Order: sequence, then C-alpha cells, then structure tokens
Amino acid sequence: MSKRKLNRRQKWRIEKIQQERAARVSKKDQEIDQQLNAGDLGAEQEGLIIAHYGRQVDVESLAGEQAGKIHRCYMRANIDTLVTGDKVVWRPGPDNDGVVVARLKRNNDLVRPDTRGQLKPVAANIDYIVIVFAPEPYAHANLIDRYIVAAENTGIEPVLLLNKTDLLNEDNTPRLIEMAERYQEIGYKVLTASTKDHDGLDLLKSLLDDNVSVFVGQSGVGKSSLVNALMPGINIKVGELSEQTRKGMHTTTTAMLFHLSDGGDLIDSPGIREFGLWHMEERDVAEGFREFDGLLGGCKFRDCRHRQEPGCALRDALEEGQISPERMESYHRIVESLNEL
Ligand SMILES: Nc1nc2c(ncn2[C@@H]2O[C@H](COP(=O)(O)OP(=O)(O)OP(=O)(O)O)[C@@H](O)[C@H]2O)c(=O)[nH]1
Ligand SMILES: [Zn+2]
Repeated sequence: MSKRKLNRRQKWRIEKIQQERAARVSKKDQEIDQQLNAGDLGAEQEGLIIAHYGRQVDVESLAGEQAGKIHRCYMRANIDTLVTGDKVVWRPGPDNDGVVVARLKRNNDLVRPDTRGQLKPVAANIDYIVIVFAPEPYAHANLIDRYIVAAENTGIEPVLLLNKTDLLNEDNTPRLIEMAERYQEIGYKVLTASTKDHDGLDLLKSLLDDNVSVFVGQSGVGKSSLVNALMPGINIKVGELSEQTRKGMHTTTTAMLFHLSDGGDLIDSPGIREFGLWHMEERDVAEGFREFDGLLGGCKFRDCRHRQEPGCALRDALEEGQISPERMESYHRIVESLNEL
C-alpha cells in the first residue's frame, strides 16, 4: 500500500489537536520551566514536604547523594494541594530549587476549617497526635476528651502526655493520676514528662523515634518547651507562638516538619496546636469515644440521645461500669457545646 497521504482536512485536525495540547501545558508550568531552565532538571526521585510557602514548597531529598538536602520547589499545575508531611516525586533543579511532579498517596491528614469553614488538610502522614496536659493550666478532662475525639476522627493514634510533673503535689496528684488511669483503661497510652527536671523525656523520645508526631493541647501546657527539649538548638521561643496567635498575626503560619535530635519527626504550627477545637458533628463525637465501639446502634431507639431513654446501650454499659461516668458526662457536654458554636 502506498504511504498514507494526509488530506488537508486531516492535516488541519492534527494541527488543531497539537495546538490544544500545547495550550494545555499550563502557563504556570511554562513559567516554572523558564525559571528552572528545564533542561537542567535532574531525575525524578522521592521527597518529603517539610514546609509550604504559598506557591512553593521545601522538599527534602529522601535518598541518594542528595539525601537530607532541601530544595525550594515549584509545583506542577496538575498537582493536588500539597501539605507538610506529604511524600512527593520531584526533580531537583541546579540551584537548590526544583519541581514537584506528583504527590504520593497519603496515609492520613490533619484538617482544619479555612476562612469559609471548609475543611482543608494542613499536615499529612502523621503517626501520633500527642495531647499534652499539665497540672497548670488546670487540666479539664472535657477538653482532653475533645482533643481525643478530634484525633479519633482522623484515624491518627492519640497519645496523652502529662507534662510538668515537677508541679505535682498532694492537692493535684490524686485527680491527675485518676484521670491518667481512666485513659489507660480505655486503651490510651499515657506518658509523663517534665522539661524542668528532665523527667520522662527518654520514654517520650522512644515513642517519637521513627514516627511523625504533632503536639496539641491548650496554651501554656509546655509544648514549646518540649519541642526545645527534644531539639536543642531549635529555640522555639516559649510563649511566643501563642502570643502571635492571640494577635491574629500568625495563625496561618506554615506547618514545619522538624527532625528530632534522637529520631522521629515533629510537625508544628499555630494552626496545628489549635487542632480539635472547631466544630464537629454529633455522630463524630460518639464515634470519637473508643469505649462506645460496638455499642452505638445497639440502643432501642435509632435516634437515642443516650440520656433517659429506655433500652439505651450506652446507659446499660455505664451501669455495668464499662463506661466511666466522667466520660459519659464529657460526651454529653461536648454534644451540648456543638449547639453553642
Ligand atoms: N514547672 C514547669 N514549667 C514548665 C514546664 N514546661 C514548660 N513550663 C512553663 O510553662 C509555661 C508555658 O510553656 P510553653 O512551652 O510556652 O507552653 P506552650 O504549650 O507551648 O504554649 P503555647 O505556645 O501558648 O501553645 C512557660 O512559662 C514554661 O516555662 C515544666 O516541665 N515544668
Ligand atoms: Zn442510647
């Protein structure tokens, strides 16, 4: 058969398709290529997002000669939002720059509402949400339960950390020990620490080692002090983050991933520290109480509020001692607070 000859119409169609393709290479990608001198880009490799700045991200090389080096990278236009903790495929550029070409699958993410109330991820691939509480400021069990519920809803394991153990005394100890034991009975790990007299830091370090964690908890429980103790030299100013947050200046400050001196990573930002204190749905609250597992749906009435209703599976469990009165009370208080928001 003779060589296929394109008629004018076919030629025109092919040209049109090519033009469309070219147009699809977005303006943004062209800009990136110009900026990076695309010919100089290195081979694709895996990296870790350690910070996010508007249109750019800091990517740390995970393997090869470059392992541990940080490149300020652009993102290809077709990439979904990237957050700190994301694993990506990227190509290094010549000047500690580069371009992210794909995002790898996330194990989980931590979300918070944006200004329009829509939930947006702020960090990804986290192993532990460490809920910090202390003798001072006063540790409200209800607030701790709220953090736990929020953590349970992300699928990330919450761990409780009683900090400032140097402040334990005859008055506050019995209550805090009782609280700690209650959480242990439900199945949560409870650690203790003091940055003042270096209590418990080794156990904490071994938990954090090889994992990615975040610290949450009310202002003043000692999160910055813990970060400083775990990363000598980093010097997050104690009390500084909250002060900036109060002024409303830095609430959107990027989440940063830090490598701890003795292993493991920590992701920290003012936004992450406020984790769990925003609106949630009533059903999410019930599902956030681990000891309710297997009981929800067992009530006589489908719309049971678990108060005075007959045949309530949760109230039966409460009477049999499977659910503690404090946690039941906490559940109701959190549900009531939802209507106040
Ligand atoms: N006694 C005692 N005080 C501590 C300890 N750790 C921190 N503090 C003090 O508690 C106060 C609050 O500590 P921060 O580390 O700023 O608390 P934070 O949780 O980071 O607070 P935000 O930045 O507001 O979230 C400071 O005055 C610290 O010196 C501790 O182990 N023992
Ligand atoms: Zn019920």
